[in-house]
Amino acid sequence: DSPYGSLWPLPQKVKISTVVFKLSGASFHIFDAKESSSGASCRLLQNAYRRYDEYIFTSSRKQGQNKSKKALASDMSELQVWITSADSECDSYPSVTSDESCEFTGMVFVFFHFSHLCHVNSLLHSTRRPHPCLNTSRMITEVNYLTAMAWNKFNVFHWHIVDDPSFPYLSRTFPQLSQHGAYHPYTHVYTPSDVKMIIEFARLRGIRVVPEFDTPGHTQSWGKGQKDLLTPCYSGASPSGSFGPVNPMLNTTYDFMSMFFKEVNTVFPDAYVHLGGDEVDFSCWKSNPDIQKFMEQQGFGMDYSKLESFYIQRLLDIITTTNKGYMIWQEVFDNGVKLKSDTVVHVWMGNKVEEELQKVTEAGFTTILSAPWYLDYISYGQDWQKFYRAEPLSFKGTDAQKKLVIGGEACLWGEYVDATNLTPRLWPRASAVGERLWSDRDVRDLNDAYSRLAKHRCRMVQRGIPAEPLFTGYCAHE
Ligand SMILES: CC(=O)N[C@H]1NC[C@H](CO)[C@H](O)[C@@H]1O
Repeated sequence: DSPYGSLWPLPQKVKISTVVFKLSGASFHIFDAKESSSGASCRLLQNAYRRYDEYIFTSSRKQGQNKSKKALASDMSELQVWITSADSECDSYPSVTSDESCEFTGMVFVFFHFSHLCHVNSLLHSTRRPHPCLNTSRMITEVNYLTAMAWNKFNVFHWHIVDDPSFPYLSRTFPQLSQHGAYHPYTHVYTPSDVKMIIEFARLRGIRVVPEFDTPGHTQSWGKGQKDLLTPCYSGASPSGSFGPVNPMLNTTYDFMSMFFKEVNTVFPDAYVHLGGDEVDFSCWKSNPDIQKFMEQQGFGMDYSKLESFYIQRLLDIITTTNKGYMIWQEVFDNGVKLKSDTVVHVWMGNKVEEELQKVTEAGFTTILSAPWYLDYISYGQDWQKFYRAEPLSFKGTDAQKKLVIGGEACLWGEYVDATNLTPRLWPRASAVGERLWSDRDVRDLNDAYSRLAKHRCRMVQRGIPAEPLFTGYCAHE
């Protein structure tokens, strides 16, 4: 058993005391300390108090206890929240510079007979910035993953919202994209109000929503609703009827992208947008006679990565006019595209990861690491330990280079995932990534982690998130 009980992720500093108070739902409540810089008008905080009151007392209230019983003198009756940071972000959005550190002295333990004991501990949490990516083009799903993300201290939802199989994003400017590109034009789309709801649901939990509209590859579904956007592939001298990446030689392509990303800029408040740029297959471009002529005119010879860079470069120029920062998958950097200095390079490929981190940070770019944390790759056994053991900063580099790795991201791609298996496939495996990225680098004892994670997983199950088991055993609340 771990001395830290079910704490997950492990805070930077923990002191468990033997002093224990009893909580009773009858009298206990969470409220703002009078010195706090945020109070009753801060919806974000009041919303959190209500949520945590539910988490703490729901299980016992279901047993019909608490509210009726009168409070005893020994009960702890209040938890005061004292916000010290001047910018409480009550009505704004979390950002890459948000201060997420916190220090508190209270941990509620729910015992099986549903009384509540509160250990007076001091915990100091500060983040090493985890954030998970989810790909919804291949699946449509509800938002309880955002709830579970907050419990695991994930602070960014990277929403890979469209891809080859479907275009569920309902664009006001180009409604035909989902009309023709979604699996179904009204049961399998994210309407503007769905998107707004997801962004607000995430904001209230301190989670940023970074959308990804991946081009020029992974765009088959775009072509269903937008004529001439994709490159027609040829077999011999005539079009084959199939299409490839976005057509980089037409001005209409950039007119479209400019209008589309202007809309994206207004719909998604985050300072960053992810532009993709991964896995561009050149074969279609090579087969098209107009593209071949264009390559000659541009002096690209037979190097199609130059054509990809030409496209990405013009796309980045478009995004720069929307004053958003951008993230791109590592191939864009590997292909030598000229990037703005604040570009975030997203390292995902499984080979030579440390070499890639070394190169990207040496070039001075901030970096997000996903390569060790592709949760869509499943295997028999406790693979959470593999995710837990990965250390993002073990590559060769100066301290300045290490600081450029601003975070990591667990990815769950949707080829074999939909609403039926998203949650158990995501949790608690992603929780292992959460602790790796949140806790100190030397928090690595697998036995201690197992003991805490098994309990943390049961807490998620008890709160209604069907997180899969780590190994044999059962949850105390069952
Ligand atoms: C950046 C990236 O990961 N691109 C592709 N790579 C393989 C993934 C499945 O593991 C997905 O197919 C994804 O679209």
